[in-house]
Amino acid sequence: MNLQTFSDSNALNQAFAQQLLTILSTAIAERGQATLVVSGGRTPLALFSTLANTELAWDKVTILLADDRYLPTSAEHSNERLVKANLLQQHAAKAHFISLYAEAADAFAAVPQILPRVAALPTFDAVILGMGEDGHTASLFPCSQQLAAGLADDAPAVLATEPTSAPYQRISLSKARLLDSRHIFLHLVGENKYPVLQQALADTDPMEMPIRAFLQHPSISIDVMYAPQ
Ligand SMILES: O=C1O[C@H](COP(=O)(O)O)[C@@H](O)[C@H](O)[C@H]1O
Repeated sequence: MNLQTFSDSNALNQAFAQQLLTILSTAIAERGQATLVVSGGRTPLALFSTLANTELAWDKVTILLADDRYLPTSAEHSNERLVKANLLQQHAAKAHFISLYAEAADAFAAVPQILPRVAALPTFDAVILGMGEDGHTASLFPCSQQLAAGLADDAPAVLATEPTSAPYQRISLSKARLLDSRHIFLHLVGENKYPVLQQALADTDPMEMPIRAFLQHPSISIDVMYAPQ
């Protein structure tokens, strides 16, 4: 784990956007395309607009979410709606977006339609994880019955989860699919997130705090981008 600390979210977002642009443009130069996985929630909103305003060969970039609430994509709490409104704008409007939504009876029934979209993608270039105050990341929640399946090394790329401590069924990328990335970041803004990070580093059980599976991975180092405000 490599901790990068910034005085505030503006400084963090400028530096983070620069690091992401270097990663994405290197991927485009070397492989002709780049894949970026982003998280939902409140934390990434300012980063999204910084990225959207930045010049890049966005038409060669594929963007998808680490997770989404199982809601129609126009719903207020849809992460897809948030990404479309804040990231897929200006320059970044040319990026190719892969949705984690498919119409079905529920999230579990939707997985067979969504899985091939994500399973078919090559190794990601960058994954930006978020973290809730309960230590969840993506939609791998400590309270959900599907957590062990989502953390399994041989898990399929996508699964449905049903948190008991948060609303909505979810579609989440599995730990295995998220770790299949050249760079992994954890994006944390707010003083409330620091004690959660310390708690996650103080013990090892990912069933208690799923973010530990990433922070304490034996062979993968993740960059934690933290600003207190
Ligand atoms: O439910 C979710 O929450 C986490 C953290 O959100 P934040 O508002 O505290 O930044 C997010 O990473 C995840 O994508 C989202 O579905």
